[in-house]
Amino acid sequence: MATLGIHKDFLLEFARLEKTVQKRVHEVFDKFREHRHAGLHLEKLENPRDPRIRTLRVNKFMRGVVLAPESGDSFLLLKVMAHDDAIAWALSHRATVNSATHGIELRDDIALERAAADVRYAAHVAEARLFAEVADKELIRLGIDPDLLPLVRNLSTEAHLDALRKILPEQQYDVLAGLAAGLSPEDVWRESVAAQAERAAGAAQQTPAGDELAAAMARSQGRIALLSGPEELLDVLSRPFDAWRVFLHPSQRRIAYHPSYNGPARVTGGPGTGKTVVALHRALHLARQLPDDAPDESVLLTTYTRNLATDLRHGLELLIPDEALRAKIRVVNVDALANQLVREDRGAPLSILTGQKEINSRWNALARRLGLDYSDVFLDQEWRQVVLAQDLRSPEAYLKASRSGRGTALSPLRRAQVWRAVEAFTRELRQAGEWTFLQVCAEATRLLEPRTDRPFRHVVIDEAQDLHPAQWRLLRASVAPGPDDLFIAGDTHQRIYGNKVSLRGLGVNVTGRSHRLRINYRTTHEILQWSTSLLDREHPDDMDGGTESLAGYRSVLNGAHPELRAASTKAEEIAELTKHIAAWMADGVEAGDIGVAVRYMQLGKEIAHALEQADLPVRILGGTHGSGDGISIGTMHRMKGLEFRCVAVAGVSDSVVPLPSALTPVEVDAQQHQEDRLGELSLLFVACTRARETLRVSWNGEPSPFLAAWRGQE
Ligand SMILES: Nc1ncnc2c1ncn2[C@@H]1O[C@H](COP(=O)(O)OP(=O)(O)OP(=O)(O)O)[C@@H](O)[C@H]1O
Repeated sequence: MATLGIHKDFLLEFARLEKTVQKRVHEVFDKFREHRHAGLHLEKLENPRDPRIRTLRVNKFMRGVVLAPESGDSFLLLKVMAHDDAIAWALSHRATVNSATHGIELRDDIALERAAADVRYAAHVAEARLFAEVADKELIRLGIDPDLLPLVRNLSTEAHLDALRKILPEQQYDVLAGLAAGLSPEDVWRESVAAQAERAAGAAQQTPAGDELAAAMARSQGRIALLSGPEELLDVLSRPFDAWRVFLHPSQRRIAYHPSYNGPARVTGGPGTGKTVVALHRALHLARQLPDDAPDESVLLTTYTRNLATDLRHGLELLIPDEALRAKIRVVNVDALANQLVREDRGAPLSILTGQKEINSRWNALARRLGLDYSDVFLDQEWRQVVLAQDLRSPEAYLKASRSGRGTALSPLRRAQVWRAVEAFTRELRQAGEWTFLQVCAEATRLLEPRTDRPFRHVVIDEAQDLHPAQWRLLRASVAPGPDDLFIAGDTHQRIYGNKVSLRGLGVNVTGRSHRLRINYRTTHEILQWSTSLLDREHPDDMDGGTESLAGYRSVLNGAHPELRAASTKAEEIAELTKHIAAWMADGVEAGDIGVAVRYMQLGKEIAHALEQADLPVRILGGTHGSGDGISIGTMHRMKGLEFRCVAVAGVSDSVVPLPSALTPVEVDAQQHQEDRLGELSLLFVACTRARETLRVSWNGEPSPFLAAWRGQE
């Protein structure tokens, strides 16, 4: 059969078409399905830059653009656009082959010629040159076309490069953006070129001799998906918004489909860089590699909360239509896994204590009874972050334990007192037949450790930054150490549950197998830049002895700047927000595409009430209130893992964000106070980076101190 490729742009444009036009596109491209390419009526253009580019009629208003050489049997679906735009596009573009990756690139020659003149003019007044430090030889090695060198050499700022994003060949733009962000040519080679260049040789061997287009398409993974047959075309077109299923960026693909890692491997990256997407593809890769006799659920795909696990399950259903293959992967959050293991061992359900208020009040009562002058918050943190985190089981072990990360020193005498409190607390729980989830995790680990068999062959972890050491220990014990044992995706900038770990200390060594993603697919450049500026001065740990950074982190999309709105009272803020959301909807945004994030749910309920009064549909995330496709209102915590076209973050006022009750008082533990503050900042960052196109941040009275960085730039 002919080689059929589909360009990412084609799918994205198709996704935006009205349903009736989509249907018509289906009919036109059904010809491929019926192997009747001859009936496609590809029309030639007069004086095109590339004679292989043709157009075809979809309906009176729309045309498709296809790359189809005279000889060979390959077709590449490039665009589907309004009639005149399609003709103009087809006339000005040319398909070329990148000299480093050997994949196809599309060049807008006319726009590039114009841009070269503009940049030359701008260069007269600017002294600096963006790529002064990079030799021509390096640029060419990285795949920059020699005829583009004068243009590249004249660029003086990142903003100029940004302006060329849509007209430079995409692969070459990726390379230049990496260099402009400060990456070395070697880093750029490794991240953006190497995997494709290596694959080029392999792919060339699999394509029919003489069909150059087919060969180049095969080398263009991430931008062009080769369809194995007509069914795949139908499948891809049936879910056009889920481009991530077929168009992994080369930097994502090289991580997800690396044949085998010789031990734990990790992917990091800012929000929206596709870590979850990579984790899903890795789970698929691992499932495919299983031997035939591997039982179902040999691969574990896990995360921190139940809601996130539900999202992963949904993602897997989209990625792996084959039920038998999907059955090889078990998706469950860590606590639920622990609960199941312990429950099965005991033969009875466990009674689990989850409310933090209840836990604190028990610590409080206990401290009073024992006559100890420690606060409930202090005792609970000491238990979770020292005793459970290090799995300390005796007073001697606790006496010797490191308490790094805790801000108050404890003399041996005071440690003995605290241990007494911990013992009494856990004894009371035991007597009442109650557990906390962390205890369940520790118990599940204890059950697994002596076993020679392990429940899973591979474990893939998403949102890893939020896991507690007790949960890590359970995951470590769930799979035998060895190749492809653990695959870890996470971003410590988004740590919102205050759990810090050292992977190495937990026996998880990712040295040499750690990768960072830098391109954001979710959020516009403008929203990203603003949100990232909130974290400007923060360099969280990387869970492996170093610090994490957002260097080189960028978006491929552009849009409006975030809107920041002050109100004098809460009522005024809610009233303005309601009007604003109504305006979004009047502009055609669907209710299901709008999210409202708040720090505490009472405010969310008040907003829900106001929206309903204005006849706008709402749904409370995590609750039963409201209809399935209403405007989603939820806490900032609940927003993790979600994304919306439009996001409003409301109530970002000084007494609310950070939330005083979420901060350990300075006098209890100054260091913990700082950590909690950073957690609150990360929470705001997470909420803001859920927006795909539009972000609105509002407050009443004084704004949150976290907005100070932005206010300084006003
Ligand atoms: N290669 C790709 N092509 C198209 N869309 C992509 C690609 N990779 C990721 N996306 C989309 O970008 C968005 C963010 O992806 P994902 O949720 O995997 O990122 P993340 O790094 O896990 O984000 P976060 O850390 O904020 O949870 C999703 O809508 C996803 O479908």
